[in-house]
Amino acid sequence: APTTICPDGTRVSNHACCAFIPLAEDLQKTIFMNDCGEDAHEVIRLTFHDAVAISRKLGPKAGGGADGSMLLFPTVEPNFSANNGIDDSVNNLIPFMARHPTVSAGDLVQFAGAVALSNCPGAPRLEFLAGRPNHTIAAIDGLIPEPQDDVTKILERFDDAGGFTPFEVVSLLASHTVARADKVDETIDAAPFDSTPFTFDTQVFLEVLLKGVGFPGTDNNTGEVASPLPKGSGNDTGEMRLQSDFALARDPRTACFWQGFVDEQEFMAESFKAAMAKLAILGHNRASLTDCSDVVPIPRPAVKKPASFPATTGPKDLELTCRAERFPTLTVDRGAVQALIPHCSNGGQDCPSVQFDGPA
Ligand code: HEM
Ligand SMILES: [Ca+2]
Ligand SMILES: [Mn+2]
Repeated sequence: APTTICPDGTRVSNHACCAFIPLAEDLQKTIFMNDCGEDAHEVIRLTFHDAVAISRKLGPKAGGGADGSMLLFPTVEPNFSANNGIDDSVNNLIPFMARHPTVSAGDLVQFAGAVALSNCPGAPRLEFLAGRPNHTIAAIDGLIPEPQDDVTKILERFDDAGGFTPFEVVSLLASHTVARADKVDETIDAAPFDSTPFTFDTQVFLEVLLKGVGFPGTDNNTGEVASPLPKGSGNDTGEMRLQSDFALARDPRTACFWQGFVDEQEFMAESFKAAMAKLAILGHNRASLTDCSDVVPIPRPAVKKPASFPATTGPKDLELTCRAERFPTLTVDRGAVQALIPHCSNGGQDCPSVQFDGPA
């Protein structure tokens, strides 16, 4: 295939892709530190909250989808309640607009998400198309799914945003394998949704299917239900479960898709990649964008550890509603008590250099 050579010597398919090479370097050096840590997680969440704010029913006045409006209108959208906590990632990315002025805000958000994800072992290498214009408006409030929404409302919202199928919705929730909540329970920071929040593995699909036994932090916050691993210790807050994840894992429209990702690392990663390709260009025409996937960093390899029941849990705790498929046979981690969930991506509990709340 014909290639062009960027100023740094890298060969790319299109000259328009060259600007993303120094951008990737700057993002890694300034924000992510080549790590699948807190700041990477928050930018992955931002790709979703920027993109999904668009409506086929309401038309262009509702918002432009994956257009960087979150960065272009930083005093509007980040203040919507469903965007609580998104300001960390918005504040982290805003300086990049001035430092990389040829890159649009919409491209910046989606590219930063692809770079962030590449730091997470097991993640797919996302497609990246460049060329989203900066000409856009702030999105209206009410378009971001919330954890207290029921499955019908969530599926309708995703359909209205971009014609996502229930399978694609479940695929996108693979993101919650590298996710921790700061705002659902204001008394705890960085409460993980699975026991491996720094690894893009299938544990989240398994752990959300286990019987809930208690809450980390305070009980029954809006959008929260009991989790199977609620006990905290020191910086480990204990696992948190979103009501929306709980419901999607058990609803007849989505349960078999949810269960089908358990211990299916490659299938999960490929399905997430396909759904992200659709999410990342909401509001744009594929044909009017330039394929710059070759500037997305190659992700860290998967850890190749099969999904397993966390210590103190086991097959008896599964709450399966999908009758059409057999559940895989998995091992149970040894231990009489709940294991610590790492607070830091190096597997430890103490990482003082990492920032967990407040603006950058
Ligand atoms: C039904 C749809 C969804 C709902 C209701 C939902 C809800 C939430 C909530 C409540 C949080 C915790 C925020 C906080 O308290 O700090 C969260 C975190 C997160 N979400 Fe989602 N989410 C959904 C879909 C998605 C999608 C499609 C993506 C990405 C493709 C995504 C990526 C993330 C990430 C990476 C985090 C962790 C952020 C961090 O660790 O700071 N979510 N989500
Ligand atoms: Ca995980
Ligand atoms: Mn966070």
